[in-house]
Amino acid sequence: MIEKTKVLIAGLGAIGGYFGCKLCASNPNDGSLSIEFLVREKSVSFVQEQGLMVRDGGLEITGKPDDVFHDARGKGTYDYILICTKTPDLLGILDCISQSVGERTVIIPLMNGVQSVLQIKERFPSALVCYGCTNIVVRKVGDGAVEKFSEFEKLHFGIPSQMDDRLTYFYQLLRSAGIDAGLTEEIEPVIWTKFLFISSAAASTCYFNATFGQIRSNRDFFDTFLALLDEGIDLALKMNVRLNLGTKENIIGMLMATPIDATTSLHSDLQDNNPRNEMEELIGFFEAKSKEMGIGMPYHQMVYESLKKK
Ligand SMILES: NC(=O)C1=CN([C@@H]2O[C@H](COP(=O)(O)OP(=O)(O)OC[C@H]3O[C@@H](n4cnc5c(N)ncnc54)[C@H](OP(=O)(O)O)[C@@H]3O)[C@@H](O)[C@H]2O)C=CC1
Ligand SMILES: CC(C)(CO)C(=O)C(=O)O
Repeated sequence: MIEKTKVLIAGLGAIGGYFGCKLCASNPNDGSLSIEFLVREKSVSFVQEQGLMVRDGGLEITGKPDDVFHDARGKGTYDYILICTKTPDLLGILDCISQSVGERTVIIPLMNGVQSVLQIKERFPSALVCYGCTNIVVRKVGDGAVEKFSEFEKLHFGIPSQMDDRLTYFYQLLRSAGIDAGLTEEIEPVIWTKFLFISSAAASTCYFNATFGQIRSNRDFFDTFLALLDEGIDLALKMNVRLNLGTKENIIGMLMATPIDATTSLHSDLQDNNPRNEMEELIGFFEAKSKEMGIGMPYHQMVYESLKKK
């Protein structure tokens, strides 16, 4: 009998829908792999009937999940769980997967930010908890339907100074699904590079109510992005975070590669008055750390105070 690998995608929005659909689309359906989704109750029957869809330029990818549910009780434990919610929903989703985590479960959060891993480890001390992040621009356009706007796409994961057969197996699974995955023990600089990029981008797009293209082309906006980035890098170094040489140039390159008319999800959420947004994780983090460590971060303070008033 073939041993089945069970993967749970927890949260079916843009990120869960994109990577989940690609995994489903490449499932050999020979009983060796099951890709399942924990979703909001209102989405269950639609996704069960219609499946998943990703639109990428002129290309359309479709996928059929092996199971879709909103209550994971009775579903057993999983080999891999990808956490694909926004950060304010992390604790809620950890409650939902409390019976899905077994002795050999690998958990990979794909959220922006740097604090989720500690919270997951605290909750599930026996699980193998990775750091994870993605570089991509995708948005949910319907239940189980996602549109990709960036030309780039990268899913990074790993555990500092640790390798494990379970991780290399999952890496191969992702690659065979056509996902540009990166598995590394040098994950800390990768996670922080994405965090420093997205926090500076989120702060400047929200503060100026601007798209990526406007941040790049307006001198004042771009200088503010750079000032936020300098403050972030300075804080990271004072926190003894390991950053690679050339991190600043790499992050400026990331900004230059973003689609001209797109913006950050924090900016979209604030425009939509969505209270489940990631302002605390992406901007409040710096405000809190600057106070805790007694470091002046005037640009972060200016943005945080201004956004708090809105
Ligand atoms: N979109 C992007 O391009 C990128 C996003 N990221 C990061 O990835 C993370 C996910 O973002 P994204 O996919 O855009 O967010 P979305 O809001 O599109 O997706 C999150 C999904 O999780 C669902 N969810 C939350 N809690 C639960 C729960 N308890 N049970 C079931 N479903 C739940 C939400 O439902 P509901 O809407 O009903 O609350 C929503 O459908 C964020 O941290 C984001 O910053 C990183 C890189 C790029
Ligand atoms: C990369 C980017 C900007 C994609 O939407 C992102 O991570 C976010 O908006 O949170």
